[in-house]
Amino acid sequence: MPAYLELSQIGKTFSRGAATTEVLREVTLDIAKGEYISIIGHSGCGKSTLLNIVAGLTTATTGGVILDGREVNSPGPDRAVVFQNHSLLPWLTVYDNVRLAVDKVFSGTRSRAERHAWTLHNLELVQMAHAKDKRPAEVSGGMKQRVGIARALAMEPKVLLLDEPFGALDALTRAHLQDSVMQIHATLGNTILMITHDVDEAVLLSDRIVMMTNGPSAYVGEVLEVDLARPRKRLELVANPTYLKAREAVLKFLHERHRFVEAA
Ligand SMILES: Nc1ncnc2c1ncn2[C@@H]1O[C@H](COP(=O)(O)OP(=O)(O)OP(=O)(O)O)[C@@H](O)[C@H]1O
Repeated sequence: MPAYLELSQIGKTFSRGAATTEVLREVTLDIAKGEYISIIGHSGCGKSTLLNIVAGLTTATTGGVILDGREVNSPGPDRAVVFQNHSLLPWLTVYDNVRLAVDKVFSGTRSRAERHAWTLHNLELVQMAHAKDKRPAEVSGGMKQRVGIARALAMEPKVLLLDEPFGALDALTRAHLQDSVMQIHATLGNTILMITHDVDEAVLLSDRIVMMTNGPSAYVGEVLEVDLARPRKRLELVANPTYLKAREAVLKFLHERHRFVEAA
């Protein structure tokens, strides 16, 4: 399949005074349209840095990112990011948080009525339409993440960038949200790049799992294809040999070949 999102020999070095740290070295990855890719690796290896480079929030020191044939140099609505800690505006309602993004992207091309309907549609996609008039402080953490996802989807991005979107949630809420994202991916065919620390989450959701070596100078150690049919049902996968094999391969990579050693 041709690459839709190309990460090409990305290197990133942070400098402070005379001290420099090379965080990423020659990270190369081709992602096809509609693919669900997870990036997994130990804490501090540079996953967020990589995602921020794709988002255009950080510039690569070497190499670059091409999305749908165009080089990425700055943030843009074609790449929507959902962070671990929701970034909703607390003084706006759930509806207005999404509407703000919709207006920003579509005010020149869609009527007010269309933008209203589109906002509601995206809240419905994440099952949050019922709470549209609440403020972020009045809804749970999982609901806030749903709104963050609705806001990202409503921008109709070419790529959805998820930085540990379920990381701060309890296990049950996390499972519900993972199911919602799988459902949305099945319906809309989004191209998704997600960072996670959770091996089961990576196997359940991804088409491919990108395993990063430990930093400094982290690179793509291995890429694992998850050959499981969709729709995937978590309960049925518990005993599925392909699932278990994929899980074991990621665990082995992380805990044997690239074991995390806490810096002194
Ligand atoms: N702006 C910055 N200036 C200097 N160093 C930075 C900066 N941002 C990140 N780093 C360093 O880059 C390395 C990678 O950080 P990053 O947050 O990308 O890792 P990560 O894999 O996402 O970690 P985690 O899984 O814990 O979130 C860390 O050593 C961090 O200290």
